[in-house]
Amino acid sequence: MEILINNSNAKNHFQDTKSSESKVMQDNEQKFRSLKGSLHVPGDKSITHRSYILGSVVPGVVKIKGRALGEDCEATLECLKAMGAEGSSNSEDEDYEITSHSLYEPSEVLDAGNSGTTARLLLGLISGLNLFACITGDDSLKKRPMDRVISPLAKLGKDIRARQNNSKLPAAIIPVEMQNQSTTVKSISKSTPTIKTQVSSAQVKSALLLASLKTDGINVIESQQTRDHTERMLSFMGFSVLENVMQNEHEPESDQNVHQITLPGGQLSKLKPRDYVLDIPGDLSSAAFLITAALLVPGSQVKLLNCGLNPTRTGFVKILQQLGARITITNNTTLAAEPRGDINVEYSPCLQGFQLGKNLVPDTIDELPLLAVIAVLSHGTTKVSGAEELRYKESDRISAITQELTKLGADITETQDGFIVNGPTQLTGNVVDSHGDHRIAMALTVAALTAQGKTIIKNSDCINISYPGFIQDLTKLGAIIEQH
Ligand SMILES: O=C(O)C1=C[C@@H](OP(=O)(O)O)[C@@H](O)[C@H](O)C1
Ligand SMILES: C=C(OP(=O)(O)O)C(=O)O
Repeated sequence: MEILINNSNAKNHFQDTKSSESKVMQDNEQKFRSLKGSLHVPGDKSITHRSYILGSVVPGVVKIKGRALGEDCEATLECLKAMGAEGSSNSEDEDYEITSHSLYEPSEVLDAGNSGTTARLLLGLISGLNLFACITGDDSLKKRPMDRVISPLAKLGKDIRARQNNSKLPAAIIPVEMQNQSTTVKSISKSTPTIKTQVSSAQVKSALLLASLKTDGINVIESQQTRDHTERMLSFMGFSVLENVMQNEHEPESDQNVHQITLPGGQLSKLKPRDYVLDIPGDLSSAAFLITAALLVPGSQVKLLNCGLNPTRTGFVKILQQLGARITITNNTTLAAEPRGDINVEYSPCLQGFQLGKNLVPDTIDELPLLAVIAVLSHGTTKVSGAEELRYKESDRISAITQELTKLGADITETQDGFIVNGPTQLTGNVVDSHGDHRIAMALTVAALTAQGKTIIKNSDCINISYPGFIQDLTKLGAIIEQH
């Protein structure tokens, strides 16, 4: 599919004037179509994955309300169904009820599709259940690193064999009774094991927690806190999960603390059957595309209802608020252990460039391509560093966003661990490509809404991975977008 956005009549965002600033917004002269209105974005993808996974193992009935319907979460559900999970949806499809909870060895290879979260969390869960299974994925997922979960799981005694020296899918999970005594898997002692993660990744942390649900529990230590949806859902479902912030013993001088999560062992078998209602908030990472569009397209005013505001996910909003973006939050509340609220956004001209380093990367990881778009239209220099993780996503996102924004006229340079942008630049329409990556396709669509002339975004079916209604939602807010 191709997306076409035509702003042929729109005037330059940044007219040269003789004022001291030399480039000043001329709001009333623009003919870009402003975005107006309010809507619900789709349910949170990370929380939906976890609701299917934990819903498939805890006793009782798990009612999931407002789930994400994108292809990534469907991949998780299909894998779990292949292992015996049973459920049904309501007529709108957004609610789902899981009723069966004894997973068994799947008779087919499990296909995680394009979804890193599916593959990594299921490697953890299935090895913890001590079942044999093989997991594969699409061409993009088969290139992404799996050793980040396979190696720490091996320290817990889990035997997973994978292509390219145990680093790439397909992978096979070998239950204990099939393990050859000569393998390098450690036999671990009966006390609660402690694992320090080598990459700041919620997927790695979650794989370890899921692998430990039935066994002796675990202490996971991360040097930077990552999104904590698994911990919150476990607590909500009645597990005891302890969190502790500690000084980094290897760097006592550093003011960066480490984060420890303790899941005491043997809890799953003690849970009493119960009815759970998991009310899933809107996905802030999906909302971020609409937030960015409203900030950058002159005259826009948009309200996004019931968005997730988990503090481990709100880095994007906080940074923009600090830069003076007109974003306010109303109707704050917490349901099913996840904070949420309405996000009100107004067109915000004259944003300033910014510096973003490693400490802010976990909180903003999926929004960094969008921050590149914002930086292009902001005044001054922006530098994003410490973000090499972006190279291991559905595409190499540092390289993809740099290449494609350059085609639209941006002054953006790729660095080894991020990018440098000099702004502001009035973008000009061109033919760009998503690199098969949903977040790049959507970030380019938002950039195209601000570009003079005609932009075509090729290869954009991938939007269905996380936000199938994205173009429809932009259209509801007033954008004119063609799809071919
Ligand atoms: O745990 C999750 O649901 C996710 C964690 C992040 O990945 P990493 O764990 O690789 O940082 C994020 O980029 C991904 O979109 C979803
Ligand atoms: C990186 C992402 O997801 P995953 O790792 O689950 O493929 C994403 O949605 O941006």
